[in-house]
Amino acid sequence: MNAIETRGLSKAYGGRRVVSDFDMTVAAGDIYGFVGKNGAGKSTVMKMICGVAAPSGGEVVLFGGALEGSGAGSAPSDTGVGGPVAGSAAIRRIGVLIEEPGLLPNLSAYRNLMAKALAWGIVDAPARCEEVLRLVGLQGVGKRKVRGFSLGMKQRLGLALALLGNPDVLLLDEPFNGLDPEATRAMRNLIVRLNQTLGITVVVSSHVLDQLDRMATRYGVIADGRLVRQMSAEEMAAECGRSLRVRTADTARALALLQEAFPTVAFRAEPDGTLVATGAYDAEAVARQLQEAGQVVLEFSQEQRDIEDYFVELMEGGATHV
Ligand SMILES: Nc1ncnc2c1ncn2[C@@H]1O[C@H](COP(=O)(O)OP(=O)(O)OP(=O)(O)O)[C@@H](O)[C@H]1O
Repeated sequence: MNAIETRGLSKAYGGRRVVSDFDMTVAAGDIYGFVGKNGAGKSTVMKMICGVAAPSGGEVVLFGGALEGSGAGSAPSDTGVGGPVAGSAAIRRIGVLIEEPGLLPNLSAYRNLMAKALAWGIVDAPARCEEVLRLVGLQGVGKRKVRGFSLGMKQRLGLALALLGNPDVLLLDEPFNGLDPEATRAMRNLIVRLNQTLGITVVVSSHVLDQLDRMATRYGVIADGRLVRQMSAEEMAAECGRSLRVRTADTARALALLQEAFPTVAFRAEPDGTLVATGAYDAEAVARQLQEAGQVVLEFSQEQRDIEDYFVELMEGGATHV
């Protein structure tokens, strides 16, 4: 089942469109890396998904049920966990860390959590607060006032707040912002653990692409409010993960030979006669094939394409091929 679908979602502020025809699909269990330049519209999309901002058009479908007030789609009734869930029932299944988590600096971490838990009417609030502190690794500092917390600790407390309602989905907007490498790694490990042990679906926007690369199972790329590309981690790896460069004495012959031997692999010839293979190729098999055909190999190397270059190209290219 899809945890989140947006259908033709759009948003305008004062007549200016900032999100247009946005069709995003997040499957249950995904860690969805949401990538885009500053001002591309990531936060706005996330705010519409969690109901903080009202769409100007289109709809948000959570767990198969349309979100109330998010377009013309009919709202099926709440059939419980696993079934379609509409409106406010679906919203309650989403935990959000967007912008500042609104922490009260003079209260302890535990008191901050309790204030929210009581306001939201969470059952057995003290136990739940202890549990989420444990989940984010702050159990030892629950009694300390938040004003003495590092940024990394504050972000983890923000995540604990998002987890209070026991959500199925977490929306995390730039959770690594301002964190040093160690805190970044701790936050990344925490997100992966929440996904793998509790099965929480995560949408995470970030400029820190190498962090996304280590955890995302799926990607969405947004440019100027439009979804320019959505792909699985495997597709991304195939496109930018690595490429094979081969130069032989007879480019045309080698190209024909390899295209025939490996019909599923994309080979192209560069102007200098180098053949480049991308996607799911087997370098050893390619080398063997050339050798068996008696081709004189002048160069044979593999390259790793930089993930940042790849995403920058997508964000700037703007070609829509979802
Ligand atoms: N409340 C608002 N009123 C008017 N314009 C807004 C409002 N919120 C966002 N915008 C505009 O909408 C566009 C998208 O903003 P948004 O914050 O969604 O981008 P973003 O991709 O999250 O950027 P960043 O990475 O900088 O957080 C921007 O041009 C922004 O100025």
